[in-house]
Amino acid sequence: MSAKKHKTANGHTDGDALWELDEETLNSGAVGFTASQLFIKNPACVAYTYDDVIMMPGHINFGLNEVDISTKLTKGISIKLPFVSSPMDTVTENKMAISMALQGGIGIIHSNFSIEDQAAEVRKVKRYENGFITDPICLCPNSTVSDVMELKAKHGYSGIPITDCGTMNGKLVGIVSSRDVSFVTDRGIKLSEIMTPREKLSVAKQGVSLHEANEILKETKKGKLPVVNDNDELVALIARTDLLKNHEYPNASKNPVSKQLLVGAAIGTRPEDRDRAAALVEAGVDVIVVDSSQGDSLYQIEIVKHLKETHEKLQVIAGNVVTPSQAIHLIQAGADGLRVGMGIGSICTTQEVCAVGRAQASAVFHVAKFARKYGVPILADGGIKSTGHITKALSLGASCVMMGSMLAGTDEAPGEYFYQDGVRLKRYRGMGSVEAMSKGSEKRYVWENNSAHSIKVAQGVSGAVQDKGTLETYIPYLTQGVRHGMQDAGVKSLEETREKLYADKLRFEIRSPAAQKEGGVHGLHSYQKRLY
Ligand SMILES: NC(=O)C1=CN([C@@H]2O[C@H](COP(=O)(O)OP(=O)(O)OC[C@H]3O[C@@H](n4cnc5c(N)ncnc54)[C@H](O)[C@@H]3O)[C@@H](O)[C@H]2O)C=CC1
Ligand SMILES: O=c1[nH]c(=O)c2[nH+]cn([C@@H]3O[C@H](COP(=O)(O)O)[C@@H](O)[C@H]3O)c2[nH]1
Ligand SMILES: [K+]
Repeated sequence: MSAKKHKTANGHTDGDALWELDEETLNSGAVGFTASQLFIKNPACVAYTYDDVIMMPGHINFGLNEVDISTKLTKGISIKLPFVSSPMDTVTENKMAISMALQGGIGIIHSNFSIEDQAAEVRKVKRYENGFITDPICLCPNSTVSDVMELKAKHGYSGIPITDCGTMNGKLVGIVSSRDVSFVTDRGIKLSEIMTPREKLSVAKQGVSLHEANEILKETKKGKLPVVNDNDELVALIARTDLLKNHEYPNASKNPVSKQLLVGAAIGTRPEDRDRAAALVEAGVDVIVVDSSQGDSLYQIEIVKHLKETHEKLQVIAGNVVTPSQAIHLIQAGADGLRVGMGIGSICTTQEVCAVGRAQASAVFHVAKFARKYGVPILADGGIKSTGHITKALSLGASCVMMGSMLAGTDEAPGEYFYQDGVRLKRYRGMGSVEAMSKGSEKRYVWENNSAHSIKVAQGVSGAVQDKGTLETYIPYLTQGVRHGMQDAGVKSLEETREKLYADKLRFEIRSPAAQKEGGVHGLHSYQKRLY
């Protein structure tokens, strides 16, 4: 049945067509411009970043909860949330990586570690099981009450497993609880004299489910339940307090076969990084990020090829790149994903020091459009300051965003909080800052030993970011913020976003400097900005 159509007096076509925008309106700029108009037909040769660009609203015919932001990190890895934490030594170690993966994103462990230590971080993520403490602090029978008091003061723990060698994986010989030590006046007394010995302990066997463990704890009314293997060696500990606050993580990023959390790790492009990669693969890493500011180098092409030839199941993210001319070499070498961004991070001084880089919205749009032809997802790395920036990156073709400063102030980031002028802060530094280089990345910036060339040229700074609390609330805030943005733009999923982007159905505009000011908070004497 065809709709009845005839021309009305004012020139409109009656029927369905009346309710569609005519070509003239569409092409006039009245509904904004296509991404190609902004970035490709670009007579002024200007590059743009997130704040320059604003999205036009779309039509909402779905609820917020229907917005699906699941995505691809690489050709072979899908995750529920498009959030990745940066491989930086003030951002991603095992705690951050565990929390990111539990919530549906992924963390990339930095490489400012010895090979062994970086592999150990990967193992900690892989061994993690929700509700199980897989690296409990232990003591040995010869340790003293004073050792327990020290641990309690430092970590707040009271129930400490005692193993024959004083570490996890040793034979379980007892447990010391706060009640065992609280009335002991002689702090030199050995724990073997006061601990509850193995014969009197209720334990669970390796493989126990959380539900079963919970039942045992209820029955025994104890605070801690050791988990042992067939040789009676301690393999985990379950704490009643953890069970009480136990969360479900339906979005967790897991390896579909092993059911372990997904984790990535960074390596460099030096010859020794091949050994590092081998150790990381041995530890179970799912994806390796080849970490360099300018990824289009022979060094990187060779290591990407090597990784893809040597480790069959490994996914490799190469970069960083900001142009298709760089991207093509890495895609050809076998990259499963590309990291985009040069000199645009909050702590980056690369554009200032090296005069090379690109504004991030332009970089993301161009590389994503090109890489899509090869089915290679891209990761918009750096320069993200708000949920709006995330939505813009995803709307310009990125599959995920990588964040440093956004996550460095959370509880899960490495380092302790400190106060400055009454504000609670955490340290955050560039991996090319003098401070980070002197910890480990130094050899990247020193050309020759003992020569006049051996001068370090920093490409990053060291600073601090404000306390953000725990990722347990911050990631849901980011998720919901992005969902709102996508709903306002009238898109229901990230794949639909990209389809509309390339079909010229997503519309944008460039904001003048005054418009950018207008888009922020203005004209107030004072205000408080609470995020959620
Ligand atoms: N995304 C960005 O804009 C930037 C990021 N960073 C971060 O700082 C850290 C260091 O980055 P980069 O300075 O790019 O490190 P890099 O290790 O890639 O490069 C440092 C220097 O070592 C050289 N080099 C690398 N592999 C080599 C090999 N096999 N043989 C001889 N020379 C070799 C490079 O050409 C370069 O001159 C990384 O974590 C990176 O993510 C640093 C600057 C900018
Ligand atoms: O020019 C740079 N010098 C550095 O020292 C440096 N360290 C990290 N990075 C890059 O910045 C990203 C994080 O940026 P954001 O804090 O803006 O999220 C990271 O993900 C990196 O891509 C650096 N860039
Ligand atoms: K910068």
